[in-house]
Amino acid sequence: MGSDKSLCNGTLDVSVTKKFGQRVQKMVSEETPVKKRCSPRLRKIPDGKRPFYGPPGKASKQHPVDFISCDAAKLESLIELHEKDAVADRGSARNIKCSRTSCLPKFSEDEVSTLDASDSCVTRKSIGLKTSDLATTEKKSLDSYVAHSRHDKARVKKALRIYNKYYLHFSQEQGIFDNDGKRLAKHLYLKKEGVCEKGSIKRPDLKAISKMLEYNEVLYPTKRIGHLPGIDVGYQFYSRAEMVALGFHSHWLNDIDYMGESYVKMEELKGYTFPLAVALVLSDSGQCEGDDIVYTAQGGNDVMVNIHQQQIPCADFALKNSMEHCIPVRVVGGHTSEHQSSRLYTYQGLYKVSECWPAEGSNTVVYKYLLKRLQGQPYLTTNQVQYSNGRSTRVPVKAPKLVCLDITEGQEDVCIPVINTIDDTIITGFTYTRYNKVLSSLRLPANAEGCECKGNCTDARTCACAKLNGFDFPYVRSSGGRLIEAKDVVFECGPNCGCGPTCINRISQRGIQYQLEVFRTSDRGWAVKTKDFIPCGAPVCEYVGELRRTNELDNAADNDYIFEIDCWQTIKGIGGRERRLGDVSESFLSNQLGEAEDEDEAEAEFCVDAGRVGNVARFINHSCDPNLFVQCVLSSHRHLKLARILLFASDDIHPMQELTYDYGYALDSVVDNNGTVRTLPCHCGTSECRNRLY
Ligand SMILES: C[S@@+](CC[C@H](N)C(=O)[O-])C[C@H]1O[C@@H](n2cnc3c(N)ncnc32)[C@H](O)[C@@H]1O
Repeated sequence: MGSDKSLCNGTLDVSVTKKFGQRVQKMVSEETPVKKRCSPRLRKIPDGKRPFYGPPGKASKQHPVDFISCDAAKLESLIELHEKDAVADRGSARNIKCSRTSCLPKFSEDEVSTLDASDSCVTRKSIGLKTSDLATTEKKSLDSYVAHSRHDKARVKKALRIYNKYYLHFSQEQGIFDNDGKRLAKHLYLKKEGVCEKGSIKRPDLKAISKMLEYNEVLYPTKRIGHLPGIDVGYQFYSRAEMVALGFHSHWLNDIDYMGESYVKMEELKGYTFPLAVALVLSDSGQCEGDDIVYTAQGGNDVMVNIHQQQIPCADFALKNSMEHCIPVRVVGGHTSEHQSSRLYTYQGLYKVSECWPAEGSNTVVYKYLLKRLQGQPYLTTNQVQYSNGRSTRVPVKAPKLVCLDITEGQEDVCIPVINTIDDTIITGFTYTRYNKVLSSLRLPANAEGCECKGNCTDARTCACAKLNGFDFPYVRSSGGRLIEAKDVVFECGPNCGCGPTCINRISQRGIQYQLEVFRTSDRGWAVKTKDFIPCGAPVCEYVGELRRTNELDNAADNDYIFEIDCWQTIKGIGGRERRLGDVSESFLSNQLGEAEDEDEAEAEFCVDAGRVGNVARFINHSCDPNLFVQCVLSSHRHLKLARILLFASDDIHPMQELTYDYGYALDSVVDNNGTVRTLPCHCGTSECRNRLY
């Protein structure tokens, strides 16, 4: 049962006292001033000389915020920026015109003007298309390609985080069952009424995108021609819904995305014939032949237009118009990843529609299109991987050397090899452990009482552990279990609970589930990457080592592997990490524990020291733009200061990407034994880099 094993050894006879409860009660109920936090590295330094451990002006009190209202507020500025961009972009689209009408073999201008103005498919007679040629069109499109800024990429990431959060919330809503296995409507009993609307249960991905549309959170809500800022050629989407969430392709089912009726009125698009195709998803990338694609229009349920007595799907006609106007179309190829069973979608770049002809042997009018890739775009590799941390430039200087086949020595369910392509260094002076080692000098609290559920915990109304999480299960079953959102602390089921090991509320106790690899870097020592796709919210690993009192550490200043258990400090707003949203600990603390007691007693601090003994987490480096986040978890006892430290994926993590988390140092917070401030340059290589770890 995960690290509960280590927590259950002979030293676990300290009970969760009322005193502790009182102490914790006080922590959250009082408006406490920001306190100076004492890092183990600072203990020998006289009080006055110690730098403040934590960001300046760190808020001492934040309230849990409803996930929707919070994100809507955050997004306001984002959308505003986006709107400015949209205007600028539409301005440049005005120039994307050409006079190449001869490439439209099947429809004359007269025929085009006889189109039905049905539904979303209105045609305007082509006028004044004489300015630029195809070369100019290509140049304009490619100019926008190089314009991706770090700000654009951050906005893409943010929008996807919002999508993922909605997705996980709606997955949770969908997955709630009563004891008889009957699905329950969450809104009937959960306090988050208003978040989960009533009505029939739909797919969580579709609910997530409709929520984003409703709250104006789609990154590019106005359709655009050409590349979209922040989405490079080679970008990988993990679902069609993600494309909709970004506004990259605004239909989750149809192949072709086009500008319809509403765009006719746009002054900037004057002179174009509508509908105009802007993006195309190829369900099977087998349709590609080198840089050319032969695409057969699908028709399907699309709106039909009447051209010369023939019913043509509107989307199909949109492609023809794009061909006529030489409008570049974004093409996304769907394929099955070798790393996961579900489908992946890779942005292949901008294409021009260069020819079309009727498909032979078909009774209905079905057209084929030849799409040619515009020159000057990056080439895709076979297994396109986004190196969002900009690490692709770090070329190995030596042939890969397998330092060790499995650093876990069989202790984990997966092998973790160690590879060195940089130098001859090997890993020494370290013993692998799957569970925390508790020193004999440390007495851990007794195991908490636990819930009385049987088999799997399913009903959040009756499960005692769910009650601690605010009458909710923090995880959803999707993709093997994912945390819905970061919390101050997650309360899991433990040794005294009636449920079994497959219970949804024991996700962090299942050990490492993904294929990881330790590898050597040229500037940050060892590092860890994933060979699997890791979905946002999935548990990656626990930070494991020797559980110690921080004031008993020797040579803390020279030990790079100390992880202070700062759950309590974070809740109190004393330096440390960012305060979490969706905080459930207040209900836990006020309902479960008694009155506050002397705070001084609560000052004892603990850490996980992975210097000599630890697991793979000790090799994970810091990044200022990380893909993992730290989550405190209580599974056996309920002592905040001895919470387990788990690392979860904060985004969808692509295979072969390095895993990183934010170490959370405040600048100038680390000093040597003489009190001199120590600095360490950061080599995370991200666009967000703050240049120093500490
Ligand atoms: C917990 S260890 C991480 C694993 C370590 N790289 C190793 O070789 O074992 C932390 C140490 O790694 C190095 N490190 C981690 N992230 C870094 C970064 N972004 N820039 C520079 N050094 C980093 C620093 O020396 C830091 O003290």
